Amino acid sequence: MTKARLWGVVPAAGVGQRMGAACPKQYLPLAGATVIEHSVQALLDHPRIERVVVALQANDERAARLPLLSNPRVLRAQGGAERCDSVLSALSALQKFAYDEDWVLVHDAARPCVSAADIAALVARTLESGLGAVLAQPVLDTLKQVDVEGRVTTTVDRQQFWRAQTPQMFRFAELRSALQRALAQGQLITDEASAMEWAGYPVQVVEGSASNIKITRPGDLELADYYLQQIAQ
Ligand SMILES: Nc1ccn([C@@H]2O[C@H](COP(=O)(O)OP(=O)(O)OP(=O)(O)O)[C@@H](O)[C@H]2O)c(=O)n1
Ligand SMILES: C[C@](O)(CO)[C@H](O)COP(=O)(O)O
Repeated sequence: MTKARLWGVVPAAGVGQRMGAACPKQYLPLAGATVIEHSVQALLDHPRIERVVVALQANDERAARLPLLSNPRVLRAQGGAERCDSVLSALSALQKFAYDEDWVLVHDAARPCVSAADIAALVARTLESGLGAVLAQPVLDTLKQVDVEGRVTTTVDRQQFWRAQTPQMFRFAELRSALQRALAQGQLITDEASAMEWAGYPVQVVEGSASNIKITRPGDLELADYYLQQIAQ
């Protein structure tokens, strides 16, 4: 039997509304590059990832100006209205290369600080177990459930809660089918794991680093700059 191969997908077609910047946040400058270049490069640096498909907005002129996105190992796909639509579009572009049993790592363009060690840990655990996995962080604060009026209804057991990060790694055909079916059924899909859970697959967490933040709001960029300096040392 041939060895399953690894592929990358980077959804990068968001508008960055919460960031409120003059351009989508993935094109903001960060530590000598742009946010998206750090995120794509992190996948390209993994020795087993063959190619990375980046889902972009239609006619994205900023992407056209980034040499990294013209790297022969980078493919482009047109993104969709929601993150999950962008991921599905990238998976469709992969179809002529990937076998059903291959693995795909989906990584937000907006998470530029993921470390090589975290990606290696995710890949190792997934390949060892044969089960899909996501990087995640255990919740460290006391967790409150709050009603619509802002009143605490209860304190929940934080040990049961983890914050999902990316990359998230699943088998190519299983992920594509789970996303297609979940969307057709009108499910709310905010990450790949939610489609896989809905489809009945086991999903495991691999503890990632707190530095793997998602650039979401103003202020996150300074923090990302700090983390990238720490990682580089
Ligand atoms: N239609 C979409 C929406 C989001 N994304 C990507 O999914 C990742 C995580 O999404 P998020 O942080 O929510 O990004 P935005 O949708 O751009 O942010 P906002 O919700 O503030 O507009 C980002 O890399 C973003 O570019 C995408 O590819 N296609
Ligand atoms: C995929 C994700 O990064 C996991 O935390 C997240 O779901 C991205 O999107 P969101 O729109 O900020 O929920």
